[in-house]
Amino acid sequence: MMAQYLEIRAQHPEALLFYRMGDFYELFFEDAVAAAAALDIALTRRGRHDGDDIPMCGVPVHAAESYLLTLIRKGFRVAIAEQMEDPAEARKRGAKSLVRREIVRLVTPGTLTEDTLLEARRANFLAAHAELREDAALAWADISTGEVRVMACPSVRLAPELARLAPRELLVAAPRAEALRPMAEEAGAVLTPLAPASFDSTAAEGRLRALYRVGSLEGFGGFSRAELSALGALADYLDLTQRGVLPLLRAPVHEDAGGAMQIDAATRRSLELTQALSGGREGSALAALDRTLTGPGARLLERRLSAPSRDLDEITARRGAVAHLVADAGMRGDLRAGLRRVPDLDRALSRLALGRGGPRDLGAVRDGLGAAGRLAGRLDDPALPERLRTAAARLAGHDALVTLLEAALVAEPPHLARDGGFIAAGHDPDLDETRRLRDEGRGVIARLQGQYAEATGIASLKVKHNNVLGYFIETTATHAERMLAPPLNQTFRHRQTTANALRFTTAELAELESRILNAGGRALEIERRVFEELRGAVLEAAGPVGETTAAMAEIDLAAALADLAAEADWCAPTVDDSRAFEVEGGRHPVVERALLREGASFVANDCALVPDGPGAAIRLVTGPNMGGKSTYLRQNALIAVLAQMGGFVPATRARVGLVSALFSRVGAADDLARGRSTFMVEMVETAAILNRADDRALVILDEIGRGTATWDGLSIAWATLEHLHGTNRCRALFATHYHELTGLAARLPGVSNATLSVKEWRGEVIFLHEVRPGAADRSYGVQVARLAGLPAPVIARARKVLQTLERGERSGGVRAAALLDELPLFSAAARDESPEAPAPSAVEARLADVTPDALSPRDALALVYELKALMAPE
Ligand SMILES: Nc1ncnc2c1ncn2[C@@H]1O[C@H](COP(=O)(O)OP(=O)(O)OP(=O)(O)O)[C@@H](O)[C@H]1O
Repeated sequence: MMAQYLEIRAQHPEALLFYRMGDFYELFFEDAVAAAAALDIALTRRGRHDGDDIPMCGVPVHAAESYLLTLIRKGFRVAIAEQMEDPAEARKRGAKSLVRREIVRLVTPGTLTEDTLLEARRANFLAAHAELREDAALAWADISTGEVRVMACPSVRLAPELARLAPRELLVAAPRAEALRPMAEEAGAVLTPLAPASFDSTAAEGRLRALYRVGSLEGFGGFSRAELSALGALADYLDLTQRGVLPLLRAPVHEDAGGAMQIDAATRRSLELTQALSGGREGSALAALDRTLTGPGARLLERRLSAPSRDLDEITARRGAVAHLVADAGMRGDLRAGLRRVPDLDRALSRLALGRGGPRDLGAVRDGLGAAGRLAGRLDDPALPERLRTAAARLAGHDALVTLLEAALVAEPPHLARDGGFIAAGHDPDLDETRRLRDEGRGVIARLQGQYAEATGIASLKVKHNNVLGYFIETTATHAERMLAPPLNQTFRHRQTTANALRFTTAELAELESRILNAGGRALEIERRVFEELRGAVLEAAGPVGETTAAMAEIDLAAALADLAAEADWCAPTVDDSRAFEVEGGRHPVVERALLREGASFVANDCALVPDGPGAAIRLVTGPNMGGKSTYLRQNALIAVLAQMGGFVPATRARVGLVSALFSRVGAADDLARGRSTFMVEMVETAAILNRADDRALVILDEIGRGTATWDGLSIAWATLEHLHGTNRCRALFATHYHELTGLAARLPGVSNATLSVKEWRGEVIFLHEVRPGAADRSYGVQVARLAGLPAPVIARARKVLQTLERGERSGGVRAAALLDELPLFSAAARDESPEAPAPSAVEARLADVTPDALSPRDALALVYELKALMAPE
């Protein structure tokens, strides 16, 4: 067995091997050690190899999925070797013969199909990047839904595309693996190096023809060599991991790199588009937006939010559908009611195609298509906007399949076909009869006995059973003559005579007997056959079923966006070809939601970036810390994203001139893993913006230059602003605490100042969160620090330092040395531990030491002089 194990093990050295032994998958050697640690299961030993004990661990087959999930999440790949024959079969070859085993599947992060292993609301992409001499391409597929896409993608575009798609696994040619590994990891993908042959573009054509079972690829439109190479690598890897059982993939769709708003990884992160900075979905714009009711709808939302469109017609069509459903609350409610609990058809279909599906997946197809038919009925309205009309047309047309599945399946089919019991009574007469035999074997025999008694006229005739004869018919010896003579002896064949009875059999009884004996097994067999027939019928319709799912996702998304827009009072933006960006009453959906939960309300703000001719339009935002600058910047970026995604926006009015690329840089975190300091990260990201933003870009810069010395920071911010204005000529929001920059508004025509207003009241700052024209002259940092609970002595001291610095600045510069001389380091007060207690003044401190009863009149007078001296200004 070990020899067989090692031979199979050698086929995939990079994966753990699950080696099937009866009801367990066993792991040996290093696999066992690694898996036992990762799964927290017992590590034992079994037998010896080369004189050493063999480490071993195992997982039960019925619970294998949850163990697989843990291993895949931890970055392992798993090869599954199954027993390919019955152990009895193997024994026929000799007592010591081994059961034949083969790897049936390689489970990797990018090739999952089981619901337990997948996230329902996220796509699970497998991507491949091909680099040829002169061009490069990226292809990606979700085998759990059949989606396949491809685009030209030079290496410099790879990082942002990976950030957009967040694939689970990235295939690259082995020689490029190490160079691309950091990029893959940054995007959260497992990197899988393949032999360069997998990327061979000539071989790719053959692989794709096999994958799509077509004679020529012409029907898919033309592909560049790099695109073919990337698609071919996907096909090759699928063939390898799925062991020749090819998934049901839709025709590859060409994605136009210029079709979507470009958003790089840093921008995605800082806007928390699909993931919050904390890492999860919670707190992201996606989570705040997502009201979809189905898995495909949720995945479509993520895709659209990750890649807002640049195509005006497309944007208008999508928004038309949303607007219709905002206006027609009745239809929206009905559609959403119809979509609730609609199963994930895409994934069910994919499992069925890969031979991993069960009766529940057939049930999902039945229920999903049934729901689609009902939705089509609700959408039967000539006044629908184009997008909804097209979707509605794709919902219907599955009546025959639905009727077939409805008749064939029980109401709640089980997960696995293995135990049967999922085909409804009345669908297959053969099955009904077999089940009847299985369940009522005795009853069928009794009925037959009645028939024979009548036919022979022998009321005492019995059908009996023993182990030697099996079932037989018995009459008393008195009827021997009649039974053994024609015509009865033609039906009843004599088997045995005992002292006072005769025993017979009939062809019918013999058949009945074997049917009863095998009924259980046969019922299962028929169910499996019917399962295969139904599966075949479903797969036959896979194309139109896929279109129906896509249409339902479109409707789900439109209704979900409409629901949010209606409830949160969002407006339909105007998106046009201009370079304007104008928002009235804009809000930040995530911050607003968070405030709402605390019972606070959000202050809506306007934003107008309207370039004069080909120039720039930049708004320089100053204001106090905690005033709402970052919120304001990001809400406007999100409004641009939402508008071009084709939805409504959180504002009372909005006009967005098409944004080609969105750049956002907000407070970076250290990237120690890559050896970059906070400041370095900030500068790398700023460089990317200054080098790439064109006149259709929207740029958000928050507190650039703050990670270094004041003058360096100010100088960098200054030069950056000038560059954006003069060279990039883009629309930008630029938040800063360097109030010196506000002077630029007077000098640069495209720059205007805005500030977040505050009120000061009895030494307290009150944030109004209102954006107004003008510049701030203070940041109120010290006040905010006090709110944050910095110890009172520190605050008091900071106030003093600030005053001195400001005084020095007004009188022509301040020298740190002078400051150090001028201001004695506070001592007693600094040791005060209580953060709330105000520092006692010198007079108070002195008085605290005084015991009045112990003072002579003369001491008292001296004390008055002393206190007076303490009060004198320093
Ligand atoms: N428009 C608004 N209406 C109500 N509350 C707001 C608004 N904008 C911001 N806030 C509140 O103020 C907090 C601080 O906002 P934000 O982080 O945008 O300030 P900031 O000016 O960027 O601060 P800093 O300069 O310290 O980075 C938010 O967490 C939110 O609770």
